[in-house]
Amino acid sequence: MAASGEWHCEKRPFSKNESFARDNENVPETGCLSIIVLGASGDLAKKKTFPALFNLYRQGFLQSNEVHIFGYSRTKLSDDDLRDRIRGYLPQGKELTNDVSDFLQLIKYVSGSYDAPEGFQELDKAISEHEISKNSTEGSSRRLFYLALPPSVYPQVCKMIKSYCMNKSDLGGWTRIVVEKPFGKDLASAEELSSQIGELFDEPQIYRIDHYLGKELVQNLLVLRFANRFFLPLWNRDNIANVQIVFREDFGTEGRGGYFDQYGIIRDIIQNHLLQVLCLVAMEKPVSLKPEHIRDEKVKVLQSVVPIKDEEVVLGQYQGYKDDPTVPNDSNTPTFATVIYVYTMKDGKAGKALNSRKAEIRVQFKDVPGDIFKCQKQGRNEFVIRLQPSEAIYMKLTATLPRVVIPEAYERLILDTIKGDQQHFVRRDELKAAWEIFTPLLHRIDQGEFKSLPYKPGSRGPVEADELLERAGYVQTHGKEKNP
Ligand SMILES: NC(=O)C1=CN([C@@H]2O[C@H](COP(=O)(O)OP(=O)(O)OC[C@H]3O[C@@H](n4cnc5c(N)ncnc54)[C@H](OP(=O)(O)O)[C@@H]3O)[C@@H](O)[C@H]2O)C=CC1
Ligand SMILES: O=C1O[C@H](COP(=O)(O)O)[C@@H](O)[C@H](O)[C@H]1O
Repeated sequence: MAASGEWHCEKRPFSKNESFARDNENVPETGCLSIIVLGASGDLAKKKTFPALFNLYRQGFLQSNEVHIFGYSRTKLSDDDLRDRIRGYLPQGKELTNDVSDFLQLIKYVSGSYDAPEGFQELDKAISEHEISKNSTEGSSRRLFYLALPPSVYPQVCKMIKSYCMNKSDLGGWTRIVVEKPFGKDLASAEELSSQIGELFDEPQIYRIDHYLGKELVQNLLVLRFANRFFLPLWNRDNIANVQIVFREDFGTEGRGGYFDQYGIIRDIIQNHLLQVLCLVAMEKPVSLKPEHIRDEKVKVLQSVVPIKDEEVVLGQYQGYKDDPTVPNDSNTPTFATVIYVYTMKDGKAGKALNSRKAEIRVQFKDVPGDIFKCQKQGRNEFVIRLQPSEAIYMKLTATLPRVVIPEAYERLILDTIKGDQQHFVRRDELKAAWEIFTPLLHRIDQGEFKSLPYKPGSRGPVEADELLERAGYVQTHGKEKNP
């Protein structure tokens, strides 16, 4: 159907405060907002964090009369040095020149170590000065610490923040910590990291970022599944033979071999990004869109995944990976993996469609029970086969209307942190359940007991992976590509 027909998506209004997709509980707060990027001299900060902040600034989500941005790291830099480093990664264009320079003026740099008080005391002083200058009329102290740092320093940095840089309680507001993946290397190390951070901050203050949860279509998955009647009776084991969640990149580790070799493709992509997608594909309908209700359902999915057997895994390593001087010659680290998860999917509910014929075949579905998206009056789902004019097959779906400018995943997620919405962040028990799935396999790979098969760069990966999928019941529908 998708191959031969035309798909229309009826666009629904998407209000500025995003009330369609959320419970609208997070009332936007005003007052002074300080965003502190720790590890400001690094790769993630310049490529992702500062550009995301710039785009939020341009779209009016960060007001210059409220926000100030601080970079912090050990490298000695002046404010202007940091601004010059960032400038090249911001969008270019004559029409943006003023915005770029206004944005850069919001940034101040503080240099200091990650484990000694002095730097953090200086940072606190700089933030407080900003809060005093911006709070002459209305007080608030909102502090967002973005840890664009290697996870090895998270515990000490969190200690320093807790000791020296918390928001000023007399002004109100909050302190939130955003942490980047990888959250540990296995179950034990992830739990240890969670405990160390958890001793200092409460779970509602911790935002474990997984940028796949910020992607437009990933965010749309729950709306598509639960706001469209025709998916409800179909989305179950009786109707779905299998689900493939595929990640492919057409480039190698390119200069990141040193990092990558310590982790491998399962820790880098599958245990986090793809498991999060699996959760959204497989979870039951949450009671509401409250972050905790959604995350409760995701945890149930992870806990239902049956332990992975050897015969359900194919690992690969592309030829040429070990040419990177930072990769050991005997590395067995997988750069490719196919893993079959067996998920004990529960039976779904049955539903019936209504047929209504005019000059076309139009199948209209009943309203979705439990209108958690508050969109009933937008109309029902329809499946339409138009006989004339202009033959077409199309579906009317309810979906969030993609904004004209689709924000980058990092923009959405930083904005969610400011709003205090944890829906699209990984909760501690979710993280634990995700590591439980992969830790036994990862330990065997680390100990060299599970070998990565060589495959040619530019190919589909090891042929054994296709064979595994066929054995698991996947039927090729578009003619099998030849594996070179
Ligand atoms: N880069 C990317 O595209 C992505 C990164 N991430 C994650 O984001 C985090 C930051 O990544 P990235 O910016 O690439 O990392 P970097 O290696 O660039 O490190 C960031 C900064 O941290 C400081 N630093 C580096 N190594 C150490 C160390 N051993 N001890 C103390 N400080 C150190 C350095 O600053 P200074 O010396 O000035 O203090 C450096 O500029 C990591 O957790 C990474 O896994 C996640 C997804 C994508
Ligand atoms: O987290 C990571 O993601 C990127 C891929 O992200 P995408 O948004 O470009 O799909 C991946 O290249 C990197 O290895 C990994 O650390």
